[in-house]
Amino acid sequence: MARPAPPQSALNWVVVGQGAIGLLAASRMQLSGMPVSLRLRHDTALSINFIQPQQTQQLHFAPAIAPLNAVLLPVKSYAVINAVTELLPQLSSNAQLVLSHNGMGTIAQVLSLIGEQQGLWFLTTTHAALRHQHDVIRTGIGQSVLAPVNAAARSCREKVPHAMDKALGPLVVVDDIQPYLWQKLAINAVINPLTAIHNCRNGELAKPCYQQHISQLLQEVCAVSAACGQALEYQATLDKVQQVITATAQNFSSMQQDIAHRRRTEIEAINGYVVQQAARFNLAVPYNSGLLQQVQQLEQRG
Ligand SMILES: NC(=O)C1=CN([C@@H]2O[C@H](COP(=O)(O)OP(=O)(O)OC[C@H]3O[C@@H](n4cnc5c(N)ncnc54)[C@H](OP(=O)(O)O)[C@@H]3O)[C@@H](O)[C@H]2O)C=CC1
Ligand SMILES: CC(C)(CO)C(=O)C(=O)O
Repeated sequence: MARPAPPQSALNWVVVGQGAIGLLAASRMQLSGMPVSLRLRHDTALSINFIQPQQTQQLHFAPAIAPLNAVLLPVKSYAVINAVTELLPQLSSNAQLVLSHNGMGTIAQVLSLIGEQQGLWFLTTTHAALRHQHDVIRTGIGQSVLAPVNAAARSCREKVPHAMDKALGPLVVVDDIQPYLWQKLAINAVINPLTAIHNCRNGELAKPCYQQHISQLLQEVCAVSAACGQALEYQATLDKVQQVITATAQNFSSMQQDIAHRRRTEIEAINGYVVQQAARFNLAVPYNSGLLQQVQQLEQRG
């Protein structure tokens, strides 16, 4: 039987990396009066210009000092396991860890790495930010959904949501993140690879010429979600994808930008995850497989 976690002292938040979402979160936490430090690849401090529509503020972040008892990990899906493995020796025995990334497939692996008394949370967000040298630009105001993933997280129900509300709120706290992850997966499985392959803004996908392909992709994602016990309803999912295409019409998706800047993409955790789950249930997903291969070819072009 699981031992009860020892009482949690004050949480000293640490954000991993100097990416757009991490620095957006760290800036908002610092501006709300919360102490927050950064865990970068090198043990250094960082000064940035935090640029919001109405104002620009210069902010300074100190490097994190172990032991770490509260960590927000907003890194790309493919970087999560390495980052958690590096963190493990520095985490306190009852640390709280919040994952935040696009795509799926990391939660079970992280649960197998952390201790029973270390809390795991997942936060999915529609905020948008860009990082350019020392500038962090808030490019879109969104909202976030947060859920505890294990028992040690459920025993810390107040402090973590309070901090994440400051970081990436407004926040909805739910018991089960899976339905939200599947909905985001459906959105990303359509918009990200299509905009990367056609090298276009999200809004381009509203054109009639893309509608059949979008429908084929979503029918596959819905079939796989049902097999995984997380059934997405086709028409509601299509409506949601179309809403996001309209709301983010002027944006370049993260995958379009990754391909344009010759960076690794999150395709394996998005369409790759759909293909992997489909294989478990012998489901054919030729449209998702096709996009996975096309994006991997673009990545290999370097
Ligand atoms: N940007 C946005 O507007 C949005 C992003 N998202 C999602 O949020 C996640 C994060 O996005 P974003 O901020 O853009 O990503 P970035 O790649 O810009 O930021 C991640 C940062 O984490 C660093 N990092 C990775 N691993 C480690 C490690 N082990 N130790 C220290 N630093 C590390 C990276 O460093 P390095 O570059 O050296 O690898 C990078 O600075 C992604 O899954 C993205 O899809 C979701 C909604 C909106
Ligand atoms: C919702 C969307 C598609 C917004 O661009 C996104 O999450 C991304 O670009 O990764």
